[in-house]
Amino acid sequence: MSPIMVQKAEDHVALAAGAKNVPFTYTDPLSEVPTLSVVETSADGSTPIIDMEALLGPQRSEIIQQIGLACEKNGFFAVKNHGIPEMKINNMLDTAKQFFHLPVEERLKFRSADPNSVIRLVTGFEDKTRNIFVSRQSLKFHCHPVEDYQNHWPSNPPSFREKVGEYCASVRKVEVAILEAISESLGLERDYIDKTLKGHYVSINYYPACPESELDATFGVRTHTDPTLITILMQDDVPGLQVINDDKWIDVNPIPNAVVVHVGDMLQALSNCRYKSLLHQAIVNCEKERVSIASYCYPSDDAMIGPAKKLTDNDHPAIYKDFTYREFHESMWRVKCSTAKRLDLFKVESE
Ligand SMILES: O=C(O)CCC(=O)C(=O)O
Ligand SMILES: [Fe+2]
Repeated sequence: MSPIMVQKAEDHVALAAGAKNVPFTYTDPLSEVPTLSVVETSADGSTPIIDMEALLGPQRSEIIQQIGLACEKNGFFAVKNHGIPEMKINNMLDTAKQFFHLPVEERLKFRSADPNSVIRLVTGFEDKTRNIFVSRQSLKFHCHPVEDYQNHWPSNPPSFREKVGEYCASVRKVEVAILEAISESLGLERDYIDKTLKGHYVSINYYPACPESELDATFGVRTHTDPTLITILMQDDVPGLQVINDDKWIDVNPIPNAVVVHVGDMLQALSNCRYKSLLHQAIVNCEKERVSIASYCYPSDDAMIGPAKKLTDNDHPAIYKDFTYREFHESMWRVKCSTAKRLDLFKVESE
């Protein structure tokens, strides 16, 4: 083992020993997780790129069509000219790294096994069913409106609250604009999805370089879909994100200053499966640490998430019944499934 690996392994043990409770982990049946092995690098043109600036101009309807097509065919797209200043992005990524470079005791202050806690640190762990080590460490917290949550955030590094707050407020504007465009792409009123929206939850993901273990393989994050309406992912310049498109894994390499938007489970239900929740994972890099910032847009507890009535008719019967986000969220922890299969509980035929 190289010194880096020993250091990371100790780090992991220290984090685990400091835990008050056993961390929550998913235990999907193996059969639910695709085992495709071919990975293609996203060739030029295979990541749809949306120019958000053009959404505000005379080309709006054309861009909305492009967004609709990307959601339907790919389940993800990159967004450039989103309006988040480059400096705020760099500050966010730097602050994230500074936090994860702090001594382990400092980070452990945020450890919590309660998924409803306003902030919690989640650490790497062994997935015994697959004999793999999942190396992602993440700091997850609520952040909308920023002022309501900022006091719960780390005060170390000292710039954390300010820099992270600035990024979160900027990304919120992008979320709203994208959700409006997605609503329109489905032929719904502009604020149809937006008005179901509640919070905004951020996961700062940190992947140490080459955190090998004795197990069969090390993953950054295992294959999953996000239980969100959409997720907006900002990556640093180290590749790691992979998505399934056309039954193949493809690498979605970082595009400088662009964010990646994923379709989540709630949008799959609301669109009556026209847009499918994106299966994705992150791999680890042997030379470099990696940071990504995931902004999860999720509905308020009482929001109804059945298929929009306008999208169903005799030819397109509703696949899901109406359910609230609260019902989905409660079932999500019970079924312990990390893919959109967890929506099956809400299918019309299961009534
Ligand atoms: O780091 C990545 O590229 C993916 C992270 C992710 O999937 C998530 O936070 O839900
Ligand atoms: Fe994800």
